[in-house]
Amino acid sequence: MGAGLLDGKLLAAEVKEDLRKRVAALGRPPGLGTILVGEDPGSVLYVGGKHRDCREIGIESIRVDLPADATRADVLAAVDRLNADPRCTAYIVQLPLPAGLDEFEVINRIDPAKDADGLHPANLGRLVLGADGPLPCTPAGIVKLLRRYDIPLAGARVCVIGRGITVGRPLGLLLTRRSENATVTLCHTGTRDLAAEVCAADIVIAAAGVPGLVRAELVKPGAVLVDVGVSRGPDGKVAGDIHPGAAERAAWRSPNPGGVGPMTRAMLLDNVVRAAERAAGRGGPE
Ligand SMILES: Nc1nc(=O)c2c([nH]1)NC[C@@H]1CN(c3ccc(C(=O)N[C@@H](CCC(=O)O)C(=O)O)cc3)C=[N+]21
Repeated sequence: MGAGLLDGKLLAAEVKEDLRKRVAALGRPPGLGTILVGEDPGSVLYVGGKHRDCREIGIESIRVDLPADATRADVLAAVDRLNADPRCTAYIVQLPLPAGLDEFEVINRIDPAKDADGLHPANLGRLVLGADGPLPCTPAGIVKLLRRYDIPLAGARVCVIGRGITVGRPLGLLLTRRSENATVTLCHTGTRDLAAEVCAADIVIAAAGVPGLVRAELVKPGAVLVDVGVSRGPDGKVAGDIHPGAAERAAWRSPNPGGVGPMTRAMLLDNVVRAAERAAGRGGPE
């Protein structure tokens, strides 16, 4: 018996179809900006994918590529330009930035109303407070995926592995909202007994960036597995954080690729369309 698939690729296509209609209803097309510093092959690939997504749903895109040796002033100037550019509804600064650049300083400079990643401190503060605002894309995509497959969250024990600002930390905040009502254990490199935490979990969400970290024998039979890992093996293929053998014990699992990645991209588009709707004085759904 294998696990059912949490098909992120399929759900992302559904989300994009809905967004395409909302974009058409706006009259003026929204614009997504990206700032990429350097030539990390993974980042170049992801940014390219985001621009392709935009074309598919009628969003314009503004691409700013800076060399790996761009200075602090160069990057801040690019941020200031997109803040001021009326064609740019919302944008992202692709992370990680090259060593030596202060990510917090750069993110802090983004106009919070144009923050497509939901990572500006004002928007993370809104998330903590439970106020409306853009949500970090990967956590929002994971919750949407779990909801689409009716995975029970209320009262569930969720083990989140990783405390990064893009995934683990905000995911804990989302899943513990009253509307989700999960009980979250946020695990990290200082966790004394990760195996015990995984064993006890109804849902395991692995975002540590350590290939095969969640071993098959740790998984509770019938658990739900969500793999956020985007490491690459020597063959260039995605190597997830969850060992492939764990699929046998699970009730549901997200494929990787084809799970969390496409949902992350779909929720980025959702943040852009919502920002455009807000700017047009129209609230989005929910
Ligand atoms: N400011 C910022 N925002 C981000 O959202 C952000 C970032 N920086 N830095 C890097 C990570 C990584 N990330 C991915 C998005 C989509 C896929 C994706 O769509 N992957 C496909 C293809 C995988 C493949 O085969 O290469 C899949 O999972 O099916 C993967 C990874 C967004 N990130």
